[in-house]
Amino acid sequence: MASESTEASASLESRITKDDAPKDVPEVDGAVPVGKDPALVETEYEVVVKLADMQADPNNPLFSAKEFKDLNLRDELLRGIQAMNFRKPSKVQEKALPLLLADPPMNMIAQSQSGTGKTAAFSLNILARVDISNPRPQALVLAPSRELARQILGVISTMGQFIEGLKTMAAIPDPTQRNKKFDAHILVGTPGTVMDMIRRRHIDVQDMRILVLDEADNMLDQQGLGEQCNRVKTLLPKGIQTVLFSATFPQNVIEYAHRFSPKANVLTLRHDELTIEGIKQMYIDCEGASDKYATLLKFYGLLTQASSIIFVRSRKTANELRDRMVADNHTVAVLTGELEGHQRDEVIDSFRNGTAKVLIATNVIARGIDVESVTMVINYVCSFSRLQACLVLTYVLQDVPTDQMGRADPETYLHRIGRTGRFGRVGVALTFVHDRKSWQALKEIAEYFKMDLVSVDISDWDNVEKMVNKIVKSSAAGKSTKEMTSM
Ligand SMILES: Nc1ncnc2c1ncn2[C@@H]1O[C@H](COP(=O)(O)OP(=O)(O)OP(=O)(O)O)[C@@H](O)[C@H]1O
Repeated sequence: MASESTEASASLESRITKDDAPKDVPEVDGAVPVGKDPALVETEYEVVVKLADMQADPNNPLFSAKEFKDLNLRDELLRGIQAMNFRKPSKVQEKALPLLLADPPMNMIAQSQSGTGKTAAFSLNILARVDISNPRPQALVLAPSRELARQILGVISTMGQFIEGLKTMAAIPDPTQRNKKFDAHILVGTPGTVMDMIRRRHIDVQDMRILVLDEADNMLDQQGLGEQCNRVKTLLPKGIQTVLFSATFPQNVIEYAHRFSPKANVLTLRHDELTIEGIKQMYIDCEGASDKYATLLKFYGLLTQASSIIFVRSRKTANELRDRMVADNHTVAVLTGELEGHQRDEVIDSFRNGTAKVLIATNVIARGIDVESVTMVINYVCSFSRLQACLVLTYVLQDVPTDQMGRADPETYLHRIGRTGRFGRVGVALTFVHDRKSWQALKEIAEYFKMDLVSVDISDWDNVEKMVNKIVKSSAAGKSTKEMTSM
């Protein structure tokens, strides 16, 4: 990830291989053994740590934290971690936390696969540093969508639930609260609203000490968002700790990331280490429009057994697909940027609590959204009006994601499929291809990540059902073992 020309990459580099993680990643068609915490199911991969400080000693025990208690965290925070059933740090937490928590604070640019606990890593750093006796905002997290901002706020509030007097607030578009003052220690928001609130002096920034960009590559890469993030940063005190996290940092963003977060410690992964082994990636070769839609409908029964997302390219497509599925007597929810904020909140909340089982969504929630029950991602391309969708059943279905120029978009693919297979759980990503172009795009994505794609033979539907049922069972077993650990 790091550019060789950057200050950080010129610094000490050490390769750390995790050799103590269990190697027995369950086959996707096998249940997670009872009594085994899915949180321990980790694939083997290398995290490259590049330290900005040449003097830092990678042999120092604090360089890597095997236990949360090694981090000298306040007691209330350890209780919060325990209440969340986090037994030990994930690999990114193990590597990032000692560096994040070091004094004086240092910047960080960190990459880790989807669903590996990046949110908890930056949240812990914030909660460890916040001074409760000072009522002014001290930490700001920016996220690309209101859904993700609300989710992060939930993680921070839960983790900090035992810290007496802690106040957290969301700074997301809300027309009913335009004159609200943001009197909280920690703020989580979207860049436009935060910028507006700082300018209108509703957010007091003078004691702000930490700025986090989640999904940082996305935030810095998109013209509007990137400018807003930059402006927000210029409105904050100089020299604050700047932390950038994402599963992806394409080369074109990395230099900008280093300018945004200078002298950062850097955690990176190679392309071929980015996909999660627990997510079985498959594709369906469809013959034409009616075949695709019929196949999608066939999956509907399976999708409703848990929770599923169908990712589509545009709002128009989302609405068309919903209308068509509703006309065929199927219940689906839709989440796109055209909804009002409160409507978006209602839809995502009903998906989270399981009331809505099948969600059709645009890329607005392709990143970061963490819903435990998502087991399968389906990338679905339908040529009726070029319908492109991605279903999730505790699944994700999607089209083959392409950028605005029609080129394969590996980052979006990775983030979409990452809505399933969270934290060592198993999941399936199913992509529908329908023509040469979509096939070519999927092939390019597979080559980029050096991954194998498996074809699903839907002529043998019994087999498909059997496979999916096994996945659902595995996921359910994972969930119950996690619950068992809290008893
Ligand atoms: N140490 C831990 N032990 C057990 N579960 C954990 C731990 N850390 C995080 N989790 C859980 O793992 C799931 C995924 O975490 P999180 O959402 O932080 O992933 P992420 O890396 O930010 O993913 P994405 O790249 O999709 O944004 C969450 O449900 C979270 O509660």
